[in-house]
Amino acid sequence: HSLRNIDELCASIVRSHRETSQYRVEELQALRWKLFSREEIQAYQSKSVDEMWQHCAIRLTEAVQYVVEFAKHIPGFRMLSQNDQIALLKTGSMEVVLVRMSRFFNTENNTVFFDGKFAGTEVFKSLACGDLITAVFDFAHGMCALKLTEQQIALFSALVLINADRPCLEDKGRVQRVQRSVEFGLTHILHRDNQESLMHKLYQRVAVLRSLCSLHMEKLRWFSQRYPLTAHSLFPPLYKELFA
Ligand SMILES: CCS(=O)(=O)c1ccc(CC(=O)Nc2nc(-c3ccccc3)c(C(=O)c3ccccc3CC(C)C)s2)cc1
Repeated sequence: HSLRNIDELCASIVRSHRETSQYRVEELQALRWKLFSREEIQAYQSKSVDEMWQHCAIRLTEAVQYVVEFAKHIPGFRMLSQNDQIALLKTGSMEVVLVRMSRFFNTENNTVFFDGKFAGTEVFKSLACGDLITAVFDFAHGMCALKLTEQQIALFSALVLINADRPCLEDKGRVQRVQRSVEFGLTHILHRDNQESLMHKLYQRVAVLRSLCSLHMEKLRWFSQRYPLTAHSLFPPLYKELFA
């Protein structure tokens, strides 16, 4: 890679992250202290399990759609076969959503952006999966502690997505080449920011992401068994395609 290449690669990934980020950091900074009232929290907590799951699945699917757009603009992603693109999105899109969401986590009052305001864990009580919720909040805390810049988040998100170790890839070699160029881009950005020490911390975050996403799948399996009608006919098709 000549430096020019790497700078172009980083610039296009950062641009794509910015254009597909759904909400801007400055936009949500202004909302950080917009919390749900007691009545609004009561309303969420009085939703049935399947109602709240459906509500969240719709929100999550919306966030995933922006990640699909992000992926399409990562140099090299579109050269992969359709099946490999789907395989990478199937396992990586939730991970990127979690990385993105952790930008809008308020560590001072332990709230996450949800439905236009900032919500504490109590808002998600009726999902009946407290361990998943706690794990998502803990992950977001861990990500905030790293104080990543938007550029670092953009390259890290691309690296989370382009992973040659994902199961059932047709052309692992090709994915490896794209993955290596993105790795090179992230190393370049961290070197430029004089923060090489972040690299191994980011790989530790990837391991937490893996376990978090398998917990999400486990809860979804539990939910689909208990509420087959909601899961099969009321969840967004993309959510079922990617996670079920
Ligand atoms: C991702 C792009 S973004 O611009 O950063 C953005 C864009 C849009 C938003 C608003 C938003 O949709 N927030 C959601 N919050 C949570 C949530 C929920 C429980 C704890 C913590 C956050 C959503 C979920 O549905 C979720 C997320 C992770 C794991 C599990 C679930 C619930 C399961 C049952 C589907 S959706 C936030 C941030």
